[in-house]
Amino acid sequence: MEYWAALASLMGAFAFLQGVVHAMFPAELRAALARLLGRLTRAFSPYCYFDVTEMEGMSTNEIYDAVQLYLSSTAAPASGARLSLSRPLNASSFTFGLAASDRVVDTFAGCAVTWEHVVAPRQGQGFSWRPLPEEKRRFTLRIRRGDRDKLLPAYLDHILAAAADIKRRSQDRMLYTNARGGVMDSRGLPWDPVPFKHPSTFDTLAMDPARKAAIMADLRDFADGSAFYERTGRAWKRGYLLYGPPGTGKSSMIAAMANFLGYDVYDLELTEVSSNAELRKLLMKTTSKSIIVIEDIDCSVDLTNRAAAPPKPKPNPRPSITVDGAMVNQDGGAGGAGQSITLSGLLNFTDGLWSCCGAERIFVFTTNHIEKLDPALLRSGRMDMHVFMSYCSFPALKILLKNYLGFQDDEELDRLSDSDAMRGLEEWVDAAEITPADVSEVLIKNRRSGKTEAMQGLLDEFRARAETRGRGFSDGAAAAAGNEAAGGDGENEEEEEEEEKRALESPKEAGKEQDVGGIDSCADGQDEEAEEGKKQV
Ligand SMILES: Nc1ncnc2c1ncn2[C@@H]1O[C@H](COP(=O)(O)OP(=O)(O)OP(=O)(O)O)[C@@H](O)[C@H]1O
Ligand SMILES: [Mg+2]
Repeated sequence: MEYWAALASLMGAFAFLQGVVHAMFPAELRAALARLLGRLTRAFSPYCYFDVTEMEGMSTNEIYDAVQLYLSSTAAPASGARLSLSRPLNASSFTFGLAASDRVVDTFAGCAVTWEHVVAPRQGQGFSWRPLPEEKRRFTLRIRRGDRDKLLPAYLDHILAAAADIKRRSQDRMLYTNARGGVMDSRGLPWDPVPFKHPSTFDTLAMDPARKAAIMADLRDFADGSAFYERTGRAWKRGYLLYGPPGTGKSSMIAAMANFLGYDVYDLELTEVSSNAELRKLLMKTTSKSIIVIEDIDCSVDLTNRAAAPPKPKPNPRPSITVDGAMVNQDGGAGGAGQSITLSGLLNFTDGLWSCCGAERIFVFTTNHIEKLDPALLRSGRMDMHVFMSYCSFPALKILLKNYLGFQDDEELDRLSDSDAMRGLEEWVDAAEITPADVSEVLIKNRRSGKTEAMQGLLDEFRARAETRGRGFSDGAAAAAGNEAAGGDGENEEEEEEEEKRALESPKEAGKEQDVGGIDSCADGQDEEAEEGKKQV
């Protein structure tokens, strides 16, 4: 009883004292005292703290979003930390975030830092045009005082770069086209964007595994080569020329490159570009980390010397490129300045000062007829890597079989290597000279009939094609023999001529030669340059 009486009188005394303090010290003074106390505590604390609030005035704070993204994938949550799940707009994958009041520990440059996610109810909404969130959210960064100079601002730069990278990878690629013929949209952009959802990857791309690995390594070196390009004073860009017969996977390769690097794709339609100046404008409006593609470059522009061989008039004039750089229209007449693109305009596009107005860009040209391209386009340093996309080889065929017939893994496929169908495919695939696109078609047609039957169907197709080619060959030989019987002489000469002709006509033969030397087949010591680049990276 006495105890309770003593406690009651103590509380009464405390309330009295509080009343005296309140009466003696006005509210402002009390707040100032509290601030001073806080400052004193902080002055003696071994840590310093930084708040990253969700809202900066009325607008959202970009750093808050970046920190959230960064922490969700990079830093290790402390044991028991709760993660929130979200899917950003346009994204195809989920990201994890730190839930309220949880902490994560991160290390940077050898220093440990702690992030805490603080969520508190908002006091009063007040007036605003835009409703504010009901909760105030912020991340608080705690670092040791001694580490401050080491961490700031490098750590924040690191977070922003990492977050941008995560965002790019989690969002779908964009494909931009210049189909509006130079007309700008309301924001002054000449490119039309659409989500790029091409499913092709290097896993699904059918080509020789060693060449594929070399291209992937080259791309990786390029993407990680920021320091290398800076050190060597080279513009951070790379050119690839993909060439080969139709249906061998050139466009699929571009999609695989974009998916591999997480880059956007700019599909440049040269026939829609009317002048060099417009070409330059298009280039200036591309972003970093992108692949700029000109497909079928031999078809979309005319690379012959117009002055030497004027073309026949065409109903729809298209831009032409002259070797000497003169402005000449497709219809043969000399155009005024700004009327057409020139070869030098295109070369400047990939190679000149303007090409360096952004970083980390890849140029890809494709063609079915490399022999039609002007040597100036192929010379050393312009297109760093020439990649020949050939007819289907046996290793490439195995990738297609895996893709289309649902083999679980390489082992399952290898177990069939002694089967008649597989041995037949290996024996006939080269002779059939079939493109991966045609193989895919046959496999799609037969995919319901079971693996062995589908392979047998493919083998029948290979044999039929090889026989047709063989018949064509023997018909040619018979015709040659007929000519000879009709009074010709020099049988060996004619046979040799036939041989040469076949070798020229068959890209496969050419491909075999390229394969021996690998994917780099550039003239003028380009191999050495590319090799050199790779070695230094
Ligand atoms: N190397 C390959 N690996 C996997 N699939 C391929 C390959 N080549 C072709 N295909 C299949 O064939 C189709 C056509 O291929 P793609 O468009 O990539 O050929 P291309 O070489 O660009 O042809 P073109 O020269 O006519 O533009 C693709 O949709 C793909 O399914
Ligand atoms: Mg294509």
